[in-house]
Amino acid sequence: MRRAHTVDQVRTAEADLMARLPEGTLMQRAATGLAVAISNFLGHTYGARVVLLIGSGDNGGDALYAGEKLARRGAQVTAVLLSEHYHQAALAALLAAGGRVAGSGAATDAAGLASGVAGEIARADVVVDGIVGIGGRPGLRAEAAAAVRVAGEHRVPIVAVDVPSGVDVDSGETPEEHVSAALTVTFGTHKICHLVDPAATACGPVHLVDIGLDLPHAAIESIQSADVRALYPVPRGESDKYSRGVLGLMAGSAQYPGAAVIATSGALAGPIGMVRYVGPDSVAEAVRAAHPEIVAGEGRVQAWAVGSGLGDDLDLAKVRELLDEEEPVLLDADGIKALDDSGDHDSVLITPHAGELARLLEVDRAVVEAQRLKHARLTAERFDVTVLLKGSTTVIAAPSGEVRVNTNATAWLATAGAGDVLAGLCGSLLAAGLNPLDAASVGAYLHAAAANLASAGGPLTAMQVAAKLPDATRGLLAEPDPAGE
Ligand SMILES: NC(=O)C1=CN([C@@H]2O[C@H](COP(=O)(O)OP(=O)(O)OC[C@H]3O[C@@H](n4cnc5c(N)ncnc54)[C@H](O)[C@@H]3O)[C@@H](O)[C@H]2O)[C@@H](O)CC1
Ligand SMILES: [K+]
Repeated sequence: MRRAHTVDQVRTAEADLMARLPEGTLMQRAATGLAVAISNFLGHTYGARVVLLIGSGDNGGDALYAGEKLARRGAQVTAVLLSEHYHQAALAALLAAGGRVAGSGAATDAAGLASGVAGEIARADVVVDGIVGIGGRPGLRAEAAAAVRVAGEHRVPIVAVDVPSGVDVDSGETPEEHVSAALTVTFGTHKICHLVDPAATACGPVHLVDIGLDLPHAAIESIQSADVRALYPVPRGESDKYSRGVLGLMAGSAQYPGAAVIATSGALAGPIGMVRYVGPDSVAEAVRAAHPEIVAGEGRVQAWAVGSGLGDDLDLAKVRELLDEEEPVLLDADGIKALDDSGDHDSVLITPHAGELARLLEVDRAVVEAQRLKHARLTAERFDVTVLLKGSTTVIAAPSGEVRVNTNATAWLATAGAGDVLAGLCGSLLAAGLNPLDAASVGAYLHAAAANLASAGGPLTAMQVAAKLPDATRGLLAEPDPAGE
Protein backbone atom coordinates (compact mmCIF):
# COMPACT_ATOMS: atom_id res chain seq x y z
CA MET A 1 0.00 0.00 0.00
CA ARG A 2 1.11 3.55 -0.59
CA ARG A 3 0.43 5.29 2.69
CA ALA A 4 -0.67 8.85 3.39
CA HIS A 5 -0.46 10.49 6.81
CA THR A 6 -2.04 13.52 8.39
CA VAL A 7 -0.12 16.72 9.12
CA ASP A 8 -0.20 15.92 12.84
CA GLN A 9 1.21 12.45 12.27
CA VAL A 10 4.01 13.89 10.11
CA ARG A 11 4.85 16.62 12.62
CA THR A 12 5.09 14.09 15.46
CA ALA A 13 7.31 11.76 13.43
CA GLU A 14 9.50 14.69 12.36
CA ALA A 15 9.87 15.92 15.94
CA ASP A 16 10.89 12.42 17.14
CA LEU A 17 13.51 12.12 14.43
CA MET A 18 14.78 15.70 14.74
CA ALA A 19 15.43 15.17 18.44
CA ARG A 20 17.91 12.45 17.52
CA LEU A 21 19.71 14.26 14.69
CA PRO A 22 21.92 17.37 14.40
CA GLU A 23 19.88 20.50 13.72
CA GLY A 24 18.97 21.06 10.10
CA THR A 25 19.60 17.46 9.01
CA LEU A 26 16.03 16.81 7.89
CA MET A 27 15.81 19.99 5.89
CA GLN A 28 19.09 19.11 4.15
CA ARG A 29 17.74 15.66 3.30
CA ALA A 30 14.56 17.21 1.94
CA ALA A 31 16.44 19.89 -0.04
CA THR A 32 18.88 17.39 -1.54
CA GLY A 33 16.03 15.16 -2.73
CA LEU A 34 14.20 18.20 -4.05
CA ALA A 35 17.24 19.48 -6.00
CA VAL A 36 17.76 16.07 -7.61
CA ALA A 37 14.07 15.87 -8.55
CA ILE A 38 14.15 19.36 -10.10
CA SER A 39 17.30 18.46 -12.09
CA ASN A 40 15.65 15.29 -13.35
CA PHE A 41 12.50 17.20 -14.20
CA LEU A 42 14.47 19.76 -16.24
CA GLY A 43 16.77 17.19 -17.82
CA HIS A 44 19.68 19.59 -17.34
CA THR A 45 20.94 21.88 -14.58
CA TYR A 46 23.80 23.98 -15.95
CA GLY A 47 22.38 27.26 -17.27
CA ALA A 48 18.79 26.36 -16.32
CA ARG A 49 16.69 29.34 -15.14
CA VAL A 50 15.06 28.50 -11.82
CA VAL A 51 12.73 30.88 -9.96
CA LEU A 52 11.93 30.09 -6.33
CA LEU A 53 8.69 31.41 -4.78
CA ILE A 54 9.51 31.71 -1.09
CA GLY A 55 7.07 31.92 1.80
CA SER A 56 7.75 32.47 5.49
CA GLY A 57 8.28 28.93 6.74
CA ASP A 58 10.40 25.83 6.36
CA ASN A 59 8.76 25.03 3.03
CA GLY A 60 10.56 28.11 1.70
CA GLY A 61 13.70 26.89 3.50
CA ASP A 62 13.57 23.63 1.56
CA ALA A 63 13.22 25.53 -1.70
CA LEU A 64 16.09 27.93 -0.89
CA TYR A 65 18.50 25.13 0.06
CA ALA A 66 17.51 23.18 -3.08
CA GLY A 67 18.17 26.41 -5.02
CA GLU A 68 21.61 26.62 -3.42
CA LYS A 69 22.43 23.08 -4.60
CA LEU A 70 21.20 23.83 -8.13
CA ALA A 71 23.16 27.10 -8.23
CA ARG A 72 26.34 25.21 -7.26
CA ARG A 73 25.75 23.01 -10.30
CA GLY A 74 25.48 26.01 -12.62
CA ALA A 75 21.76 26.87 -12.57
CA GLN A 76 20.72 30.55 -12.60
CA VAL A 77 18.61 30.66 -9.46
CA THR A 78 16.43 33.62 -8.48
CA ALA A 79 14.43 33.81 -5.26
CA VAL A 80 11.18 35.79 -5.00
CA LEU A 81 10.54 36.59 -1.34
CA LEU A 82 6.77 36.70 -0.79
CA SER A 83 6.88 37.50 2.91
CA GLU A 84 8.93 39.75 5.20
CA HIS A 85 9.94 36.60 7.03
CA TYR A 86 11.94 33.83 5.42
CA HIS A 87 14.48 31.16 6.35
CA GLN A 88 17.53 33.42 6.71
CA ALA A 89 20.24 30.77 6.83
CA ALA A 90 18.83 29.13 3.71
CA LEU A 91 18.74 32.46 1.82
CA ALA A 92 22.33 33.19 2.89
CA ALA A 93 23.34 29.77 1.55
CA LEU A 94 21.64 30.49 -1.79
CA LEU A 95 23.33 33.90 -2.12
CA ALA A 96 26.72 32.40 -1.25
CA ALA A 97 26.23 29.87 -4.05
CA GLY A 98 25.62 32.66 -6.60
CA GLY A 99 21.80 32.86 -6.41
CA ARG A 100 19.96 36.20 -6.49
CA VAL A 101 16.86 37.82 -5.03
CA ALA A 102 14.44 39.37 -7.54
CA GLY A 103 12.23 42.41 -7.07
CA SER A 104 13.55 43.77 -3.82
CA GLY A 105 12.60 47.36 -4.78
CA ALA A 106 9.35 49.01 -3.65
CA ALA A 107 7.83 49.53 -7.15
CA THR A 108 5.16 47.08 -8.29
CA ASP A 109 4.00 46.13 -11.78
CA ALA A 110 0.51 45.67 -13.23
CA ALA A 111 0.28 42.13 -11.81
CA GLY A 112 0.95 43.48 -8.30
CA LEU A 113 4.46 41.99 -8.22
CA ALA A 114 7.69 43.83 -7.42
CA SER A 115 9.09 45.16 -10.68
CA GLY A 116 11.16 42.64 -12.58
CA VAL A 117 9.58 39.63 -10.92
CA ALA A 118 7.01 38.89 -13.64
CA GLY A 119 9.76 38.98 -16.28
CA GLU A 120 11.93 36.56 -14.26
CA ILE A 121 9.02 34.16 -13.94
CA ALA A 122 8.08 34.44 -17.61
CA ARG A 123 11.65 33.57 -18.68
CA ALA A 124 12.12 30.71 -16.20
CA ASP A 125 12.50 27.06 -17.16
CA VAL A 126 10.85 26.07 -13.90
CA VAL A 127 9.18 27.79 -10.95
CA VAL A 128 9.60 26.16 -7.54
CA ASP A 129 6.64 26.58 -5.19
CA GLY A 130 8.08 27.04 -1.70
CA ILE A 131 5.20 29.28 -0.63
CA VAL A 132 3.69 27.03 2.03
CA GLY A 133 3.88 23.36 2.92
CA ILE A 134 2.10 21.40 5.62
CA GLY A 135 1.91 24.56 7.76
CA GLY A 136 -0.21 26.37 5.18
CA ARG A 137 -3.86 27.28 5.27
CA PRO A 138 -5.91 26.89 2.06
CA GLY A 139 -5.63 29.75 -0.41
CA LEU A 140 -2.89 32.02 -1.72
CA ARG A 141 -2.15 35.59 -0.68
CA ALA A 142 -2.39 38.23 -3.42
CA GLU A 143 1.29 38.40 -4.37
CA ALA A 144 1.73 34.61 -4.37
CA ALA A 145 -1.42 34.23 -6.44
CA ALA A 146 -0.14 36.83 -8.93
CA ALA A 147 3.22 35.05 -9.28
CA VAL A 148 1.49 31.71 -9.84
CA ARG A 149 -0.78 33.27 -12.45
CA VAL A 150 2.20 34.72 -14.38
CA ALA A 151 3.78 31.25 -14.46
CA GLY A 152 0.52 29.84 -15.80
CA GLU A 153 0.16 32.51 -18.47
CA HIS A 154 3.68 31.80 -19.74
CA ARG A 155 3.30 28.04 -19.43
CA VAL A 156 6.23 27.78 -17.04
CA PRO A 157 5.93 24.47 -15.17
CA ILE A 158 5.74 24.58 -11.39
CA VAL A 159 7.42 22.05 -9.12
CA ALA A 160 5.63 22.10 -5.76
CA VAL A 161 7.65 21.59 -2.60
CA ASP A 162 5.88 19.06 -0.37
CA VAL A 163 2.36 20.12 -1.44
CA PRO A 164 0.93 22.54 -4.03
CA SER A 165 0.46 25.69 -1.96
CA GLY A 166 -3.14 26.65 -1.29
CA VAL A 167 -4.67 23.15 -1.13
CA ASP A 168 -6.09 21.73 2.09
CA VAL A 169 -3.46 19.15 3.02
CA ASP A 170 -5.51 16.86 5.30
CA SER A 171 -8.69 16.66 3.23
CA GLY A 172 -7.65 17.00 -0.41
CA GLU A 173 -10.12 19.87 -0.76
CA THR A 174 -9.34 23.03 -2.74
CA PRO A 175 -11.75 25.64 -1.44
CA GLU A 176 -9.57 28.53 -2.60
CA GLU A 177 -6.93 29.51 -5.13
CA HIS A 178 -3.98 27.09 -5.23
CA VAL A 179 -0.96 26.05 -7.24
CA SER A 180 -1.39 23.46 -10.00
CA ALA A 181 1.92 21.67 -10.23
CA ALA A 182 3.64 19.72 -13.00
CA LEU A 183 5.41 17.73 -10.27
CA THR A 184 5.16 17.61 -6.49
CA VAL A 185 8.18 16.54 -4.46
CA THR A 186 7.19 15.43 -0.98
CA PHE A 187 9.10 14.23 2.04
CA GLY A 188 8.84 11.30 4.45
CA THR A 189 5.39 10.08 3.40
CA HIS A 190 2.48 11.02 1.19
CA LYS A 191 -0.04 13.48 2.57
CA ILE A 192 -3.77 13.08 2.03
CA CYS A 193 -3.88 15.86 -0.60
CA HIS A 194 -1.56 13.78 -2.80
CA LEU A 195 -4.13 11.02 -3.09
CA VAL A 196 -7.58 12.62 -2.85
CA ASP A 197 -9.13 14.83 -5.51
CA PRO A 198 -9.49 17.64 -6.30
CA ALA A 199 -6.09 18.35 -4.68
CA ALA A 200 -4.49 15.17 -6.09
CA THR A 201 -4.97 16.49 -9.62
CA ALA A 202 -3.28 19.76 -8.61
CA CYS A 203 -0.20 17.78 -7.48
CA GLY A 204 0.64 16.26 -10.87
CA PRO A 205 2.92 13.25 -10.44
CA VAL A 206 4.16 12.96 -6.86
CA HIS A 207 7.78 12.09 -6.08
CA LEU A 208 8.48 10.88 -2.55
CA VAL A 209 11.86 11.62 -0.93
CA ASP A 210 12.69 9.36 2.01
CA ILE A 211 13.95 11.41 4.96
CA GLY A 212 13.92 8.52 7.44
CA LEU A 213 10.65 9.17 9.31
CA ASP A 214 9.24 6.42 11.51
CA LEU A 215 5.50 6.64 10.88
CA PRO A 216 2.40 5.21 12.56
CA HIS A 217 -0.60 3.49 10.94
CA ALA A 218 -1.63 5.48 7.85
CA ALA A 219 -4.74 7.65 7.74
CA ILE A 220 -5.42 6.53 4.19
CA GLU A 221 -3.84 4.07 1.81
CA SER A 222 -3.63 3.77 -1.93
CA ILE A 223 -3.73 0.24 -3.28
CA GLN A 224 -0.79 -0.84 -5.44
CA SER A 225 -0.38 -3.73 -7.87
CA ALA A 226 1.37 -5.91 -5.27
CA ASP A 227 -1.62 -5.51 -2.92
CA VAL A 228 -4.05 -6.52 -5.64
CA ARG A 229 -1.91 -9.54 -6.46
CA ALA A 230 -1.85 -10.59 -2.80
CA LEU A 231 -5.63 -10.21 -2.42
CA TYR A 232 -6.92 -11.59 -5.72
CA PRO A 233 -8.86 -14.86 -5.22
CA VAL A 234 -6.97 -17.14 -7.64
CA PRO A 235 -8.76 -20.49 -8.08
CA ARG A 236 -7.00 -23.53 -6.65
CA GLY A 237 -6.68 -27.02 -8.12
CA GLU A 238 -9.73 -28.30 -6.24
CA SER A 239 -11.94 -25.29 -7.11
CA ASP A 240 -15.16 -25.80 -9.08
CA LYS A 241 -17.63 -23.28 -10.45
CA TYR A 242 -19.58 -23.20 -7.17
CA SER A 243 -16.62 -22.98 -4.81
CA ARG A 244 -15.13 -20.13 -6.88
CA GLY A 245 -18.28 -18.19 -6.04
CA VAL A 246 -21.66 -17.54 -7.62
CA LEU A 247 -22.93 -13.99 -8.01
CA GLY A 248 -26.62 -13.14 -8.11
CA LEU A 249 -27.08 -10.17 -10.42
CA MET A 250 -30.19 -8.06 -10.27
CA ALA A 251 -29.65 -5.37 -12.90
CA GLY A 252 -31.12 -3.93 -16.06
CA SER A 253 -34.71 -3.23 -16.99
CA ALA A 254 -36.84 -2.82 -20.10
CA GLN A 255 -35.69 0.81 -19.96
CA TYR A 256 -31.96 -0.04 -19.58
CA PRO A 257 -31.39 -3.63 -20.77
CA GLY A 258 -27.77 -2.83 -21.69
CA ALA A 259 -26.82 -2.30 -18.04
CA ALA A 260 -27.51 -5.97 -17.32
CA VAL A 261 -25.40 -7.10 -20.27
CA ILE A 262 -22.53 -4.80 -19.29
CA ALA A 263 -22.62 -5.64 -15.56
CA THR A 264 -22.59 -9.34 -16.48
CA SER A 265 -19.47 -8.73 -18.59
CA GLY A 266 -17.76 -7.21 -15.56
CA ALA A 267 -18.88 -10.06 -13.28
CA LEU A 268 -17.79 -12.83 -15.65
CA ALA A 269 -14.39 -11.16 -16.05
CA GLY A 270 -13.88 -11.41 -12.28
CA PRO A 271 -12.86 -14.41 -10.21
CA ILE A 272 -16.23 -16.18 -9.81
CA GLY A 273 -17.39 -19.40 -11.44
CA MET A 274 -20.96 -18.44 -12.31
CA VAL A 275 -23.50 -15.59 -12.62
CA ARG A 276 -27.19 -16.09 -11.86
CA TYR A 277 -29.20 -13.35 -13.55
CA VAL A 278 -32.48 -12.31 -11.92
CA GLY A 279 -34.69 -9.91 -13.87
CA PRO A 280 -37.39 -9.54 -16.54
CA ASP A 281 -37.46 -12.29 -19.19
CA SER A 282 -36.79 -9.89 -22.05
CA VAL A 283 -33.64 -8.63 -20.32
CA ALA A 284 -32.57 -12.15 -19.37
CA GLU A 285 -32.81 -13.01 -23.08
CA ALA A 286 -30.54 -10.09 -23.98
CA VAL A 287 -28.04 -11.12 -21.29
CA ARG A 288 -28.10 -14.74 -22.45
CA ALA A 289 -27.60 -13.67 -26.07
CA ALA A 290 -24.47 -11.76 -25.13
CA HIS A 291 -23.30 -14.22 -22.45
CA PRO A 292 -24.50 -17.79 -23.01
CA GLU A 293 -22.61 -18.74 -19.81
CA ILE A 294 -25.17 -17.19 -17.45
CA VAL A 295 -27.93 -19.02 -15.59
CA ALA A 296 -31.24 -17.15 -15.39
CA GLY A 297 -33.35 -17.32 -12.25
CA GLU A 298 -32.75 -17.49 -8.53
CA GLY A 299 -30.65 -20.11 -6.77
CA ARG A 300 -27.89 -20.29 -4.20
CA VAL A 301 -25.39 -17.41 -4.46
CA GLN A 302 -22.46 -16.16 -2.36
CA ALA A 303 -23.16 -12.47 -3.00
CA TRP A 304 -25.57 -10.14 -4.76
CA ALA A 305 -24.95 -7.18 -7.04
CA VAL A 306 -28.08 -5.10 -7.30
CA GLY A 307 -29.07 -1.90 -9.00
CA SER A 308 -27.24 -1.09 -12.23
CA GLY A 309 -29.86 0.08 -14.73
CA LEU A 310 -32.86 -1.01 -12.64
CA GLY A 311 -34.47 2.40 -13.04
CA ASP A 312 -38.14 2.27 -12.09
CA ASP A 313 -38.04 -1.54 -11.86
CA LEU A 314 -36.35 -1.29 -8.46
CA ASP A 315 -38.26 -3.54 -6.06
CA LEU A 316 -37.38 -1.90 -2.75
CA ALA A 317 -38.96 -4.59 -0.59
CA LYS A 318 -37.08 -7.35 -2.41
CA VAL A 319 -33.75 -5.54 -2.13
CA ARG A 320 -34.32 -4.90 1.57
CA GLU A 321 -34.98 -8.62 2.03
CA LEU A 322 -31.60 -9.33 0.45
CA LEU A 323 -29.97 -6.84 2.81
CA ASP A 324 -31.37 -8.83 5.74
CA GLU A 325 -29.80 -12.05 4.47
CA GLU A 326 -26.27 -13.13 5.33
CA GLU A 327 -24.77 -12.89 1.85
CA PRO A 328 -22.85 -9.74 1.07
CA VAL A 329 -24.70 -7.27 -1.17
CA LEU A 330 -23.36 -4.65 -3.55
CA LEU A 331 -25.78 -1.80 -4.20
CA ASP A 332 -25.20 0.30 -7.30
CA ALA A 333 -27.13 3.17 -8.88
CA ASP A 334 -30.87 2.96 -8.03
CA GLY A 335 -30.21 0.02 -5.71
CA ILE A 336 -28.61 2.47 -3.27
CA LYS A 337 -32.09 3.84 -2.56
CA ALA A 338 -32.78 0.64 -0.57
CA LEU A 339 -30.22 1.58 2.07
CA ASP A 340 -31.35 3.08 5.35
CA ASP A 341 -29.29 4.18 8.31
CA SER A 342 -30.69 1.67 10.77
CA GLY A 343 -29.35 -1.84 10.92
CA ASP A 344 -26.14 -3.66 10.35
CA HIS A 345 -24.67 -3.23 6.87
CA ASP A 346 -21.09 -4.21 7.39
CA SER A 347 -21.27 -6.79 4.58
CA VAL A 348 -22.78 -4.23 2.19
CA LEU A 349 -20.80 -2.30 -0.42
CA ILE A 350 -22.32 0.68 -2.22
CA THR A 351 -20.80 2.11 -5.41
CA PRO A 352 -22.26 5.59 -5.95
CA HIS A 353 -20.96 8.40 -8.08
CA ALA A 354 -21.03 11.87 -6.51
CA GLY A 355 -24.62 12.52 -7.64
CA GLU A 356 -25.94 9.28 -6.14
CA LEU A 357 -24.10 9.86 -2.89
CA ALA A 358 -25.45 13.41 -2.77
CA ARG A 359 -28.98 12.02 -3.17
CA LEU A 360 -28.45 9.53 -0.33
CA LEU A 361 -27.10 12.25 1.95
CA GLU A 362 -29.58 14.87 0.73
CA VAL A 363 -26.88 17.41 -0.12
CA ASP A 364 -25.80 19.09 -3.37
CA ARG A 365 -23.66 17.11 -5.76
CA ALA A 366 -21.12 19.94 -5.88
CA VAL A 367 -20.62 19.63 -2.13
CA VAL A 368 -19.76 15.93 -2.46
CA GLU A 369 -17.43 16.66 -5.40
CA ALA A 370 -15.58 19.30 -3.39
CA GLN A 371 -15.34 17.20 -0.20
CA ARG A 372 -15.05 13.63 -1.41
CA LEU A 373 -13.13 12.15 1.51
CA LYS A 374 -15.36 13.77 4.09
CA HIS A 375 -18.59 12.52 2.51
CA ALA A 376 -17.31 9.00 1.85
CA ARG A 377 -16.25 8.70 5.50
CA LEU A 378 -19.45 10.21 6.81
CA THR A 379 -21.59 7.78 4.77
CA ALA A 380 -19.57 4.76 5.91
CA GLU A 381 -20.08 5.79 9.50
CA ARG A 382 -23.74 6.82 9.30
CA PHE A 383 -24.95 3.80 7.27
CA ASP A 384 -22.46 1.26 8.64
CA VAL A 385 -21.57 0.41 5.05
CA THR A 386 -18.50 0.32 2.82
CA VAL A 387 -18.62 3.12 0.27
CA LEU A 388 -16.83 3.19 -3.07
CA LEU A 389 -17.20 6.77 -4.29
CA LYS A 390 -16.47 6.82 -8.01
CA GLY A 391 -14.57 9.66 -9.65
CA SER A 392 -11.19 10.62 -11.06
CA THR A 393 -9.71 9.27 -7.85
CA THR A 394 -11.90 6.61 -6.27
CA VAL A 395 -12.35 6.92 -2.51
CA ILE A 396 -13.28 3.77 -0.58
CA ALA A 397 -14.31 4.17 3.07
CA ALA A 398 -15.18 1.31 5.41
CA PRO A 399 -17.23 1.51 8.63
CA SER A 400 -14.01 0.62 10.54
CA GLY A 401 -12.67 4.06 9.55
CA GLU A 402 -10.21 2.59 7.05
CA VAL A 403 -9.92 4.54 3.80
CA ARG A 404 -8.31 3.48 0.54
CA VAL A 405 -8.04 5.39 -2.69
CA ASN A 406 -7.40 4.35 -6.23
CA THR A 407 -5.53 6.87 -8.32
CA ASN A 408 -4.65 4.97 -11.50
CA ALA A 409 -7.80 5.66 -13.56
CA THR A 410 -7.80 7.38 -16.93
CA ALA A 411 -10.27 10.23 -17.51
CA TRP A 412 -11.49 8.30 -20.60
CA LEU A 413 -13.22 5.96 -18.14
CA ALA A 414 -15.94 8.57 -17.57
CA THR A 415 -18.23 6.88 -20.09
CA ALA A 416 -21.70 5.31 -20.06
CA GLY A 417 -21.74 1.79 -18.65
CA ALA A 418 -18.30 1.93 -17.02
CA GLY A 419 -19.97 1.90 -13.59
CA ASP A 420 -21.95 -1.22 -14.53
CA VAL A 421 -18.69 -3.04 -15.33
CA LEU A 422 -17.29 -1.97 -11.96
CA ALA A 423 -20.41 -3.13 -10.11
CA GLY A 424 -20.28 -6.53 -11.80
CA LEU A 425 -16.58 -6.90 -11.08
CA CYS A 426 -16.80 -5.83 -7.42
CA GLY A 427 -19.81 -8.12 -6.96
CA SER A 428 -17.77 -10.95 -8.42
CA LEU A 429 -14.95 -10.25 -5.97
CA LEU A 430 -17.43 -10.23 -3.06
CA ALA A 431 -18.90 -13.56 -4.20
CA ALA A 432 -15.37 -14.98 -4.39
CA GLY A 433 -14.95 -14.22 -0.69
CA LEU A 434 -13.24 -10.82 -0.39
CA ASN A 435 -14.59 -8.48 2.28
CA PRO A 436 -16.26 -5.29 1.00
CA LEU A 437 -13.16 -3.10 1.53
CA ASP A 438 -10.86 -5.50 -0.34
CA ALA A 439 -13.44 -6.23 -3.05
CA ALA A 440 -13.89 -2.51 -3.68
CA SER A 441 -10.13 -1.83 -3.67
CA VAL A 442 -9.22 -4.70 -5.98
CA GLY A 443 -12.21 -3.94 -8.22
CA ALA A 444 -11.37 -0.25 -8.55
CA TYR A 445 -7.73 -1.00 -9.30
CA LEU A 446 -8.40 -3.66 -11.96
CA HIS A 447 -11.22 -1.66 -13.54
CA ALA A 448 -8.81 1.26 -13.98
CA ALA A 449 -6.00 -1.01 -15.19
CA ALA A 450 -8.32 -2.53 -17.82
CA ALA A 451 -9.46 0.94 -18.84
CA ASN A 452 -5.85 2.01 -19.31
CA LEU A 453 -5.29 -0.98 -21.62
CA ALA A 454 -8.54 -0.31 -23.51
CA SER A 455 -7.81 3.38 -23.84
CA ALA A 456 -4.09 3.44 -24.67
CA GLY A 457 -4.52 7.22 -24.67
CA GLY A 458 -7.78 7.33 -26.63
CA PRO A 459 -11.53 6.80 -26.23
CA LEU A 460 -13.02 3.56 -24.97
CA THR A 461 -16.38 1.89 -24.38
CA ALA A 462 -17.56 0.12 -21.25
CA MET A 463 -17.65 -3.23 -23.07
CA GLN A 464 -14.03 -2.72 -24.17
CA VAL A 465 -13.07 -2.16 -20.53
CA ALA A 466 -14.78 -5.43 -19.55
CA ALA A 467 -13.06 -7.18 -22.44
CA LYS A 468 -9.65 -6.00 -21.19
CA LEU A 469 -10.23 -7.13 -17.59
CA PRO A 470 -8.82 -10.64 -18.13
CA ASP A 471 -5.65 -9.17 -19.72
CA ALA A 472 -5.27 -6.63 -16.92
CA THR A 473 -5.71 -9.37 -14.31
CA ARG A 474 -3.36 -11.76 -16.08
CA GLY A 475 -0.68 -9.09 -16.42
CA LEU A 476 -0.95 -8.17 -12.80
CA LEU A 477 -0.88 -11.74 -11.47
CA ALA A 478 2.22 -12.44 -13.58
CA GLU A 479 4.15 -9.35 -12.40
CA PRO A 480 7.10 -9.93 -10.09
CA ASP A 481 6.75 -8.23 -6.69
CA PRO A 482 8.68 -4.94 -6.80
CA ALA A 483 10.87 -4.37 -3.76
CA GLY A 484 9.42 -2.07 -1.13
CA GLU A 485 5.74 -2.20 -2.07
N1 LIG B 1 9.55 19.94 10.15
C1 LIG B 1 10.53 19.27 9.54
O1 LIG B 1 11.28 18.53 10.12
C2 LIG B 1 10.68 19.34 8.12
C3 LIG B 1 9.91 20.24 7.40
N2 LIG B 1 10.05 20.34 6.11
C4 LIG B 1 9.38 21.40 5.36
O2 LIG B 1 8.74 22.30 6.22
C5 LIG B 1 7.40 22.48 5.82
C6 LIG B 1 6.56 22.91 6.97
O3 LIG B 1 7.13 24.12 7.40
P1 LIG B 1 6.44 25.12 8.39
O4 LIG B 1 5.90 24.39 9.54
O5 LIG B 1 7.45 26.17 8.68
O6 LIG B 1 5.22 25.69 7.61
P2 LIG B 1 5.04 26.21 6.12
O7 LIG B 1 6.31 26.57 5.48
O8 LIG B 1 4.17 25.24 5.44
O9 LIG B 1 4.17 27.54 6.37
C7 LIG B 1 4.74 28.56 7.13
C8 LIG B 1 3.85 29.66 7.51
O10 LIG B 1 3.18 30.22 6.41
C9 LIG B 1 2.10 31.01 6.88
N3 LIG B 1 0.92 30.70 6.10
C10 LIG B 1 -0.06 29.82 6.36
N4 LIG B 1 -0.94 29.76 5.36
C11 LIG B 1 -0.51 30.63 4.44
C12 LIG B 1 -0.99 30.99 3.17
N5 LIG B 1 -2.10 30.45 2.66
N6 LIG B 1 -0.29 31.90 2.45
C13 LIG B 1 0.82 32.43 2.94
N7 LIG B 1 1.33 32.11 4.16
C14 LIG B 1 0.68 31.24 4.89
C15 LIG B 1 1.91 30.69 8.33
O11 LIG B 1 2.40 31.72 9.09
C16 LIG B 1 2.71 29.38 8.47
O12 LIG B 1 3.18 29.20 9.75
C17 LIG B 1 7.04 21.17 5.20
O13 LIG B 1 5.94 21.25 4.33
C18 LIG B 1 8.31 20.82 4.47
O14 LIG B 1 8.37 21.52 3.23
C19 LIG B 1 11.13 19.62 5.42
O15 LIG B 1 12.24 20.47 5.46
C20 LIG B 1 11.43 18.32 6.07
C21 LIG B 1 11.69 18.46 7.49
K1 LIG C 1 4.56 24.34 -1.52
